[in-house]
Amino acid sequence: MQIKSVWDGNEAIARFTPRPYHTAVPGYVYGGLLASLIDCHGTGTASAAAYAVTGREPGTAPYLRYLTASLRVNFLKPTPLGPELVIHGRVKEMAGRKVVVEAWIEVNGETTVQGEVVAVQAPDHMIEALLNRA
Ligand SMILES: CCCCCCCC(=O)SCCNC(=O)CCNC(=O)[C@H](O)C(C)(C)COP(=O)(O)OP(=O)(O)OC[C@H]1O[C@@H](n2cnc3c(N)ncnc32)[C@H](O)[C@@H]1OP(=O)(O)O
Repeated sequence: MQIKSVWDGNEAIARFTPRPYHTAVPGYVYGGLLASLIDCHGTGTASAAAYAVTGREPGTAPYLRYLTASLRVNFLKPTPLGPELVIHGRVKEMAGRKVVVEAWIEVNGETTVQGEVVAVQAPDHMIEALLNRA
């Protein structure tokens, strides 16, 4: 997705403008893409929140990255293709290695997708793999 999740101290925001090849029904965004945005932004929100509670700068070592354990998505309304999507993420619960994030997608000020991500802290060997990718 290459999205950037930005933490504002309370929630995380990301922005993404779908391309014409992200279409299922003409004029509307493919649901699988919307689920991926909730997934990516949900784990990014979990990571940002984990840095925030420990008072650390996001993205600094030792890295706090999260895997998706569970992903739930509700498509409330068709999402029009064309305008920028704003993806929101907010922490619902945080305990131990687990963070539950509620996330939603807004387009033209209207929420079209709502989801929940259960994120679990990634093990060191996966973070290594991420750092060593080409
Ligand atoms: C390196 C980061 C890269 C960015 C990732 C971007 C997002 C992704 O694409 S991730 C890829 C897709 N996800 C995966 O492949 C994950 C595969 N699953 C796993 O590796 C493991 O099952 C994993 C890590 C999620 C959990 O296993 P494990 O580390 O043994 O944790 P475990 O001790 O069982 O659970 C930790 C907590 O999470 C909870 N939990 C685990 N799975 C779930 C689930 N499916 N639903 C709800 N809660 C869950 C547990 O109940 C536990 O909670 P509590 O502490 O309250 O008892």
